[in-house]
Amino acid sequence: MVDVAKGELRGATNRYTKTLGDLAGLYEDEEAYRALLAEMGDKVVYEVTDYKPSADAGDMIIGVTRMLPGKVGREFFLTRGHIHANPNRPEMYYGESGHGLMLLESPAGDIRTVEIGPRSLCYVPPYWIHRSVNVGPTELVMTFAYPADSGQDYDIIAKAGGMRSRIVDDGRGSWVAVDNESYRFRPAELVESIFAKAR
Ligand SMILES: O=P(O)(O)OC[C@H]1O[C@H](O)[C@H](O)[C@@H](O)[C@@H]1O
Ligand SMILES: [Fe+2]
Repeated sequence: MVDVAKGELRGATNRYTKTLGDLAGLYEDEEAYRALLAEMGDKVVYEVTDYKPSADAGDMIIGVTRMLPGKVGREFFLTRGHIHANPNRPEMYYGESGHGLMLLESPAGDIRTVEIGPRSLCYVPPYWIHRSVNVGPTELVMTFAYPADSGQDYDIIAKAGGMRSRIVDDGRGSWVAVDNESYRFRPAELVESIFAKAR
């Protein structure tokens, strides 16, 4: 059962939590990050509860992500983000409550945003780096499913200096994607090696 109010999967076998302190270096405004961190301490900013039947390619991990609303400076709260370690594995997200978006980036640096709200279904295609962002005033709760042998590779984002876009407050009650000044495009050989990794 998806407990939408609690933002969790009842009967989950795993629980994974992140505090703001776990997300050092991800936000553009270092000063705002330190100030908010002092305020929030070790409060959980996002949480994943899931059920993993096995790690077999033919199995799926199903679960729920719950994210607090908030901003670091002008930048909305985000998840760390990753590409699947088996990069050709896809994922789907289903909006339960709140207003968020999926920030998607191809290895070559193409960007897409998919808005997520109740009853929207977001498809993350194979090879796309993905990160969830809560752009609303309430908790964002999403159900997800992905192949059980996908794995997560976080280095791909770190090595590029972050994702190509940042999702920030537009000052008029909505969000806008702006360029991440620290972003470095991946060299062609690295892009090719990601596609060559598929098995
Ligand atoms: O792995 P992160 O980038 O911290 O994102 C948090 C979570 O996002 C999704 O819900 C994935 O399906 C989870 O496997 C992942 O752990
Ligand atoms: Fe994923």
